[in-house]
Amino acid sequence: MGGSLRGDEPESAMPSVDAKAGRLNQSVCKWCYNGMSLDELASHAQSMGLVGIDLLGPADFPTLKKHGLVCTMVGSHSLTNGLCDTKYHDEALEKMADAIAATSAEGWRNVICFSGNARGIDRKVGMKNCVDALRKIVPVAEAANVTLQMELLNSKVDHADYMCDNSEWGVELVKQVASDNFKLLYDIYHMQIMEGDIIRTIEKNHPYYGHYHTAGNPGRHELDDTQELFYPPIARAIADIGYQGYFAHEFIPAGDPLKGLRSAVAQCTV
Ligand SMILES: O=C(O)C(=O)CO
Repeated sequence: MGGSLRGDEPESAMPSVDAKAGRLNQSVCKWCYNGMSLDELASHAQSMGLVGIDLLGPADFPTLKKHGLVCTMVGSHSLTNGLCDTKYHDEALEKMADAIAATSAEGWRNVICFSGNARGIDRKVGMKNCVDALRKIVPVAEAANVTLQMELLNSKVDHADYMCDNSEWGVELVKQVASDNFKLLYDIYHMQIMEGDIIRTIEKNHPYYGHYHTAGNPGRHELDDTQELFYPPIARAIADIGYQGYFAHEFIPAGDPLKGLRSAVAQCTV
């Protein structure tokens, strides 16, 4: 690990980083860099050794390819209007099918999906509704060699009423769907808020987790020493498992965005 934990040195003092020197395929989420064009972020990502950028759509693919990057997680349907509520199935399934087709056409791997908000729906009923929807779309994903990944999000701070807010519920859903093409996106920040015990949980549940997101907690900012998560051993535990998927940074920079990203990449180059 060559990175500063504070990420607040002058640019000239920052060590150069090359994520490709480590075992994790690192990526970054575009929405955290709204002040920067995709072209600019892609250029920096490429120079830091990242393999791609998360949460984009087909209109962004040419820019990624220009920089030799992939879309490590393709967007699909609404986060709040999701699969736990049958009212949103038609719309979500159509968007997921479109995203699977676009992802597969590039030979890429991942499409995101969400449980959505409960709106009074019981967790058991919500699980059955998710299973019913996923059983319709998973064969499409299997044929396309794409994995659907349902994100685990916190319902305490950022996404009140979101149903897939803990590993136990999410893992049970993956077991019921029973396809290698449906997994969970384990967001380390969100799950630190909901359940903590990050490394042990990853070691226990890793076959069910197909993608990871990072951020500091509390605050969802840089992976620095103002927050409580220590990322080098978390990254090492994921790499030690032999994880071959993507590991995407998803923190909202409070300071210089590129310094924060460079520091995060360095800490997770393990
Ligand atoms: O919207 C969020 O909070 C997310 O983590 C999306 O990946």
